Amino acid sequence: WSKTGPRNIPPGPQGLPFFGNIFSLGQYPHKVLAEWKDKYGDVMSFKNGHRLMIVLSDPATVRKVFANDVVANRDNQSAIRTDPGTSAELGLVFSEGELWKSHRRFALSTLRDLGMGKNWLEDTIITEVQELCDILRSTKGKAIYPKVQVTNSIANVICALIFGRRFTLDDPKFTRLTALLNELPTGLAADSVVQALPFLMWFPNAVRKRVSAARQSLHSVFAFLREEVVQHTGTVDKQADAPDYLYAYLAECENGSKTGGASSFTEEQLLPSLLDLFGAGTETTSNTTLWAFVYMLANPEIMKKVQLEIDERVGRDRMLRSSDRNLLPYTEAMIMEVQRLGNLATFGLPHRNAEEITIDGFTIPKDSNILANLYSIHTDPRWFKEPFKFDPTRFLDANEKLIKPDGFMPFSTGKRVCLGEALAKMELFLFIANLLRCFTLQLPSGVKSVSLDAAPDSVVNSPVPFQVAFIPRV
Ligand code: HEM
Repeated sequence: WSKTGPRNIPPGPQGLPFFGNIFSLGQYPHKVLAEWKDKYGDVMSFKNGHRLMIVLSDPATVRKVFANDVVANRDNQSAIRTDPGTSAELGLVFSEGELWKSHRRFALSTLRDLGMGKNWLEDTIITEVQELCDILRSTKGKAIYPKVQVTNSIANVICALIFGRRFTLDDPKFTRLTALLNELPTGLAADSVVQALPFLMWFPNAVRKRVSAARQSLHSVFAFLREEVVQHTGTVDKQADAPDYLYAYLAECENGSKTGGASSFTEEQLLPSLLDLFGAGTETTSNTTLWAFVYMLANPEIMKKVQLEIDERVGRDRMLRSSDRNLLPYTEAMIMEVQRLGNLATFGLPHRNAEEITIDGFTIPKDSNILANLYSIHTDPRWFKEPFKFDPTRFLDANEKLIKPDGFMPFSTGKRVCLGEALAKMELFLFIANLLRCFTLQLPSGVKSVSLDAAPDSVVNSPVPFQVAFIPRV
């Protein structure tokens, strides 16, 4: 329906009966959505199999729509999450209604409690950065693809939050966990295809294979989490003096102090919540850090400016802390520019509207999937001049103060805005700025450039594998 149809739904490309537009989306759906936005406008629609998808490409509209309680539901028909003995409706990311509200409130307040006051969280992150620096130093300037090292360090921050303990970075059990987490985003991309075309699960094919592999991975992740929960609760009684997410959760199950005794705090809901903190908090932050490496390799003069700012305003001889962020606006702006062009969540997570609504005069039927076209917004010349140029100064005003343009929304917005935004920003600063304080990044000898391409078929936009040499500065 290239024009507004009889039901007054937003315009969009003509699709095939039954399949809709699924074959047009390809391996990089966000690029197709950006092209469709140019053709059909800021509020458009398409069909993913039988499902109606609404795509919003104007930041003001996204803010308005996502602020609405009615648009805070999810499409939780996951073929992957229903299999390993849990339900797609549990956890933090795909839950809805009172269950979601009470758990989101609890998670935000617990993360805040853990992060504030005692510097505990910041110290935990800095310990991880130091360990990572030691490992990178041991490469002695030999080029590597640092994916595993970075992911393990960032997953360790989540481990500390949840279980109050870290793993050594070469622990095989832990490395296996992060490898499994690494597979989930491609599994989720296949999951979305199966949700649109459920019959794909009825006979052997490539999509079913990926869904089955993701189910297996999820089984293993749950087994890991279950074991940790049992060990953690069974062997130590340190609830009072070593707070972590798990203890806070168990306390909530008993006394309901943070949520007024919401009865949804059960062990059944615990594991999917922990999975969501790992799932949403690891690959996102680690891939943003990898994008920072890529953009620094592609723009060595910007890397030098960042290093100069750090050297002049703080010095090389101590670890940077969160309180240094105010002193380093160019460094902060560089990280924001990495987030803008790295586009981790190219169209966020779909929201589902619980009732029929109207957007810009169009009728949006109940139970549509509403997407924020984040990649398109971040690369739209209306919001960002010369959008494909890597230029941190777009986030600075004439007085070198940080500005946040309307079009910048890597964590989405509204009722379901990223729950880990504050944690992610702290991690990105402490990891990226400290790594650039400690190392100059170089391409391997003989290599002239680094690819800015993203890996295909994933709900997390990650760089294609690349090689980088870490040359020590301190
Ligand atoms: C650079 C890092 C990150 C980026 C770019 C990012 C981005 C996002 C985006 C776009 C959403 C979807 C929001 C929506 O539905 O409108 C989201 C949701 C979420 N994120 Fe993040 N995220 C990051 C890091 C984290 C971290 C570190 C955590 C956890 C500790 C986390 C936990 C979550 C959770 C639990 C949700 C679901 C919230 C809900 O449905 O209510 N994220 N994130």
